[in-house]
Amino acid sequence: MITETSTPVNFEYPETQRMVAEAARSFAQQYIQPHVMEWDEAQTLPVDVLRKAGEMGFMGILVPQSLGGSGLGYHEYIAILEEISRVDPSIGLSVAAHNSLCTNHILMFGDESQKERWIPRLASGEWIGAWGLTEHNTGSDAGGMNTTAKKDGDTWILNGAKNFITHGRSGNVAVVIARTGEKGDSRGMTAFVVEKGTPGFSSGKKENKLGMRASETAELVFDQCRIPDANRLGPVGEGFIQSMKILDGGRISIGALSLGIAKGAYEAALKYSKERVQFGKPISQFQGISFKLAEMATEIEAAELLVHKAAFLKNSGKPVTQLSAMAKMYASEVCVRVASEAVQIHGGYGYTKDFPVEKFYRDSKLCTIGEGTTEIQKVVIAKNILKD
Ligand SMILES: CCCCCCCC(=O)SCCNC(=O)CCNC(=O)[C@H](O)C(C)(C)COP(=O)(O)OP(=O)(O)OC[C@H]1O[C@@H](n2cnc3c(N)ncnc32)[C@H](O)[C@@H]1OP(=O)(O)O
Repeated sequence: MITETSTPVNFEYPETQRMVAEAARSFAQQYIQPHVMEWDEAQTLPVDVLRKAGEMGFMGILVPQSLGGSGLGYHEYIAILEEISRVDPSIGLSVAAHNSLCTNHILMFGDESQKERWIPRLASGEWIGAWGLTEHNTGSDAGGMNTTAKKDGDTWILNGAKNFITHGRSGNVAVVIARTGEKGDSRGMTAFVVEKGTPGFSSGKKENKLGMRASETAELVFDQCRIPDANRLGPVGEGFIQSMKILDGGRISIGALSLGIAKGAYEAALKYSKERVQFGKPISQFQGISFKLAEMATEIEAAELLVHKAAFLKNSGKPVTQLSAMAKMYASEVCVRVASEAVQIHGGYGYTKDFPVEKFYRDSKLCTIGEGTTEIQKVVIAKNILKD
C-alpha cells in the first residue's frame, strides 16, 4: 500500500546518465557509424577509435579522477555501453572488456603503486587492456584452469595459454589468472599483470568469429614467462574469488551491451515495418507484425529494468551477484530474440548486409555466451537462491 510517507521507486535516470548517453551517441555516430561494415568485413579492431574513446573519457569510466579517469558510476557506464552498442556492439564489447574486466581488476585489487603504474595509461586509452581467465579446456569451469604460476625467488614463472581473450593481440597489458596451488582448490589461483613485450609472453591464434568481428579475440601464450612479484594483484590464492567479483560487474556490462543491440534492432524493425508496404498497406498494420513489435518493446523494457537495478545495486555497494546474473541472462536472451524477430520483419532484406539487423543478429549471440553462458547464469542464480 502506498502511504504519504512511502518513497516511490524513481524511474528517472540521473542527469549525468543522460548527458553521457548523449555524448556517447554522438561519438558513435561520428567515429563508428561510417565504418561499421568495413571493420566487420575485415575483422579489424579500430585501435585509433578506442584511443579516441579514451579522449572522451570512455576508457576510464569507473576510474577515479585522481587516477586519470572519469570518476563515474555504473549508471553512466551502462548508458555509454548501450549507446555505443546500438551502433556497433563490437566496439561496445571492446570498451566493456577494457573497463570492467582489465582496468577494474587492477582498480579493485591492486595496491596504490600498482594502480599508479597501470591505471592512468588504461584510463586515458593510451594502453588497451585484456583479461585472461578462460582456457581451451576450461570455459564454464573456470576454476579448473591449467596455466600455472610458480614462485622463483622474487619472481613468478608463468606457463600455459588463455583463450578467447578480447584484445589478445592488441592489448598492451593483461590481467592473467594462473594456478598457484592445487587444482580444484578455489584458493589455488592468483592474479597477475603481464605487460606486452615481457619475454615468454606472446599472442596466439586470432579467432574468426560469427559476430562481434571488430572486437579482436585471440589467445595469450606463456612460455617460461617471468614476471616480478610486484605484478601480483592481491594475496596469493585470491585470484578466482577476485575474478568472480569482477564478473559480477562485467555481467552488468554485457546486459547493457545486450540492451543496445536489442534497441538498435527493434528501432530498425519498427522503422522498416512502417515503410514497407505489402498488400496495399504498411506491414506494421498487420497484426502478425504489430504483435511482434509489442513483444519486442515489452521485453526490452523488462530487460532495461533488470540491468538498471543491477547497476543501482553495484553503485550502492550492495550484493549484486544474483541480480547481475539475472540481468545478463535475461537481457542477452532478449537481445537474441529481438534481433531474430527484427530480421524476420525485414524478410529477405534482413538477411542481407544492406540492413543493420543482419549484423545485430550475428553480434547478439555472443551476449548469451561471453562472461558466462546463460546456463552458468542459472547456476549462479540458483546457488544464490538456495544458499543458507
Ligand atoms: C569468442 C568470443 C569471445 C568470448 C568472450 C569470452 C570472455 C570470457 O572468457 S569472460 C570469462 C567467462 N567465464 C565465466 O563467466 C566463468 C563461468 N564460471 C563461473 O562463473 C564459476 O566457475 C561458477 C559460477 C560456475 C562457480 O564455479 P565453482 O567452481 O563451482 O565455484 P564455487 O564453489 O561456486 O565458488 C568457489 C568459491 O568462490 C566464491 N565465489 C563464487 N562466486 C563468487 C562471487 N560472485 N563473489 C565472491 N565470491 C564468490 C564462493 O563463495 C566459493 O568460496 P568458498 O571456497 O569460500 O566457499
